Amino acid sequence: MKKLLEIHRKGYKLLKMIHQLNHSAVPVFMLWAAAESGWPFIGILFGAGIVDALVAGEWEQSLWLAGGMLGLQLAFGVVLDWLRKESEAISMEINRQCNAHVCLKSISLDYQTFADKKSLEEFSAADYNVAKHGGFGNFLIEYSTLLRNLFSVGISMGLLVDFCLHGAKGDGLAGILLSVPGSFLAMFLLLTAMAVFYGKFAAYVNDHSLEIFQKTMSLSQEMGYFRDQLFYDEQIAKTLRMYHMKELVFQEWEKLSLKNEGFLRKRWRFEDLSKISSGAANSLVLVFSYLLVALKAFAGAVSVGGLAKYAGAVQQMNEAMKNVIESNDKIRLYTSYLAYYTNYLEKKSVLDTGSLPVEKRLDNLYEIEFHDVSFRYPGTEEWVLRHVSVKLDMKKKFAVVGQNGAGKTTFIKLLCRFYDVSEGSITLNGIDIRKYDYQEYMNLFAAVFQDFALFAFAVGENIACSQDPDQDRVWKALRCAGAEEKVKRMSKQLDTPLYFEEEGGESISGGEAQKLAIARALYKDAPFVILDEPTAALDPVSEYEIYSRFDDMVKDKTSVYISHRMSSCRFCQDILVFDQGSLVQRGSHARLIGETEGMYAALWNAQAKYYRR
Ligand SMILES: Nc1ncnc2c1ncn2[C@@H]1O[C@H](COP(=O)(O)OP(=O)(O)OP(=O)(O)O)[C@@H](O)[C@H]1O
Repeated sequence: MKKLLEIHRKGYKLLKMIHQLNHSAVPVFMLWAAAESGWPFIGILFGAGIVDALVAGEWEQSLWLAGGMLGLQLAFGVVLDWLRKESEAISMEINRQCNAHVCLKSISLDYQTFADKKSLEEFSAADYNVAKHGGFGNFLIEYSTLLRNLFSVGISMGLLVDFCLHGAKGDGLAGILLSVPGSFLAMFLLLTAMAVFYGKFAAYVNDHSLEIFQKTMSLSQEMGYFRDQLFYDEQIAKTLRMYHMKELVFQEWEKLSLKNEGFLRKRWRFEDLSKISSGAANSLVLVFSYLLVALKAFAGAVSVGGLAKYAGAVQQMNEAMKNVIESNDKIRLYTSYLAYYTNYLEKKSVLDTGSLPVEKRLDNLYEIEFHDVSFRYPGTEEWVLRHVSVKLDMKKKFAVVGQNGAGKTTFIKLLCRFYDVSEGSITLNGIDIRKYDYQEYMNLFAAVFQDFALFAFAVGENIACSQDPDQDRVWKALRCAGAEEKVKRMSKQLDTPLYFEEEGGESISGGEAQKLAIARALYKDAPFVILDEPTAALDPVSEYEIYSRFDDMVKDKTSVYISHRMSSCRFCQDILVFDQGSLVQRGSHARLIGETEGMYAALWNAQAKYYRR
């Protein structure tokens, strides 16, 4: 009982959630349940009346009853059809909203929470549940099934009480069964046996289903990687063909799909088995109940019409009780599925801690300082940055250099607060950045990362990150980034969609994409401009043009460049050199090159030797 209450406490919470999403959902589904439950009893009750009228030779009355039954069935049919369609439309609408909520949540979470492996798993579980298990739609259908069957149990119960009250006399066991108390006892025992059997059976079936669901869910995530990326991604397609990876990829895919097929077969076998055993139990209960009804009919306690009526009631009762128990357990199952969804929606962004507004300064006098900062990525043991202390003076140009894996990008991620530091602190104008409003702090930065993304939207939308771009500012940013000519040549210029060629979109090269990403950073007009490998995909002429315009682009801003092209350091006033997570050198190019034993000189000389004759 406690378990049942717990199921419906959770169910009630979900129903309230559904009601907030769509006010008509619960009433329409409940009405549908009521109408569906009444429908079979029209036939049972009118049928019994018609048979009794025919047996008594009352033709006119039987015709009236038949007409009434047809009329009522027709009216119910129309109402039921409308309610069914309405319920389907509501289910679809609710599931659409749920999908939208999951997607919106995913793009609203801060980066640290989003990038956590657990979050990503929770996202796909929430998404998978809505997609594969009908989400709230199926949950509502199950609740209305429960209600419909409860109504049915109620009506059948009334008819069966009426049946038990029709007592008759007899000998031995028949006499006991024909008596009123005997009938009640026999019915009670039959119904209890039925309830216990279905209760245990439904719990077993649904526990097993949950177990199979959990197994197939993680498998489906792995298969999704093949479907969405390995088979369709353009970048992957090149590597796949170049290294003849067809066999390897296909074998891995076969392994997964065979495993999946194994689970499905197991599920089907299990479902078949459960249908057969439930059907056998159902028939057994029906046979006993019909025997009881037939016994009373032979003894003259019920009429011929009554025989049909009570037999129908027994069948309805049996079916409805089984469904009530199954529905309860299915609701338990659906609430477990939906918990993935609700838990994901309740997820909090861990970085959204501060509320202090960031001072708006037209003179861009913002000063950021790292105080003995150490960092390791959440869930990992290895220190990626160790005891980094550095002050980023205002309006200066910084370069960050170091070997692969030295921690340069991680330093930038901490600066932009994609992650919080593990030890130490970062301050903005003397105040810990964790105290500032997260969005306002982020607004201080415009960064272009190595793995920047452009979207399959219009060029103007990509630059302005809005559906209503300021055209003049967009063109100015494109000009500064050296992409103006390219966009002018596009069929719809700023309105040209990227990538989707069938919608008049255009594909662009890697270097052109990088210029658009730089233009987007310039459009943002933030006080800090950060470019991680800004010219990696650019040809030497474009690279030269961009560097010669940099001064102009970032003249009253603080800028940070990460680059493996050491020559770009000469444009910067201050160079930070990282090695294995530590800041090992700092200063101007002239000073650092003079430290001949230092990492900077080693990096510079290693690259320079390829340019010397
Ligand atoms: N999301 C992450 N989770 C765990 N470890 C990470 C993550 N991202 C980076 N690392 C680790 O942090 C270390 C520093 O990486 P980072 O990207 O900061 O180096 P980098 O100096 O920018 O390298 P590169 O020049 O190759 O871009 C690497 O050893 C890397 O494996």
